[in-house]
Amino acid sequence: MMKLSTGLTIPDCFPSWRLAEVITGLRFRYKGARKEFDEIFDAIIEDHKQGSINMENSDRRWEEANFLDVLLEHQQHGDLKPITNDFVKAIILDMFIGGTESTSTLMEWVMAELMRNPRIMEKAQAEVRHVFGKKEKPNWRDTNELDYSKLILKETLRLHPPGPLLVPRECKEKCEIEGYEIPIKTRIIINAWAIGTDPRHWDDSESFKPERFEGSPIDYKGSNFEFIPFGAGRRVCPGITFAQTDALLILSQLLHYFDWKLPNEMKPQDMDMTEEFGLTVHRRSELCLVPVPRFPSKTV
Ligand code: HEM
Repeated sequence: MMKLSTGLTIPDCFPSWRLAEVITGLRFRYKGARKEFDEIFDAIIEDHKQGSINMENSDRRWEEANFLDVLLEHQQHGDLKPITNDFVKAIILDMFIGGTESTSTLMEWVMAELMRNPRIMEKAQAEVRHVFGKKEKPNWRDTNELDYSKLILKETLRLHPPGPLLVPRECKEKCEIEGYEIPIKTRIIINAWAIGTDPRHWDDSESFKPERFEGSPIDYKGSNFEFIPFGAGRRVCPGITFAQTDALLILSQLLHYFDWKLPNEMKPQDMDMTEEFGLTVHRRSELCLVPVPRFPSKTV
């Protein structure tokens, strides 16, 4: 599915030529992927229904419920419009597509930048280890205190937004921007990466400096247009809060449980930071690091 949704296809170039999807085999592949997803999701939904939870009456508390439990609860007892199984499946697929590769791509860039910048790595380790102390199992609530790590995430999202071109828009009415006339129905692509590294807005814009966000009101929630790694407007990423907590939890656990080394005596400045375009803009070469556990293995 990820592969099918990336890149430019022949039907993208000739949208009015309806046969293109059939001749290129794309429609057949879409249908195959849909069938496979349907089977997987139907089984998962059925499984959840079997161990059925009625949130009102069961002992299980809302806190323990997962996302699918909540959707099914709405399906069965909600007072909103009826939610069909197709609707539930579409939302879950959306969450998977939107929320998996984006976060894993971000985490690879975060770790790569930390390895390239040992001073910043040391500062991040010190913060995480101070906040988590000797805890065996840090949880997401602790991540709120990780102020410096939050700056690291911001700076990584500025230099390496996983979805640098956001989701394309279509112009609803004719307008003019800086002397250029934009006709109705034009497809608009916004380059969030170019905006986030524009020297008119950012000093030393190509350097990795988390401190630039210290005390700054600039955030990625979609109202500071010089920094829009999650987009902006009505189609802004709905997973921002989840992504931030998730990324902080992953980063803090990586730094709490392990020290990290580059393999084969590689020097930080020799790391390959080339990007490759796909569904997200990820590293061309896989990030290969050596973890050194800090605790006896049973606590990790
Ligand atoms: C580092 C993590 C993430 C990044 C960088 C990211 C980035 C983005 C961007 C740039 C968009 C398009 C926004 C626009 O065009 O204005 C988007 C849309 C979306 N994201 Fe995220 N995202 C992340 C994590 C997540 C997570 C964790 C979820 C869900 C659990 C999620 C769900 C979605 C969905 C459903 C959309 C489509 C929204 C729509 O079209 O209305 N994302 N995301």
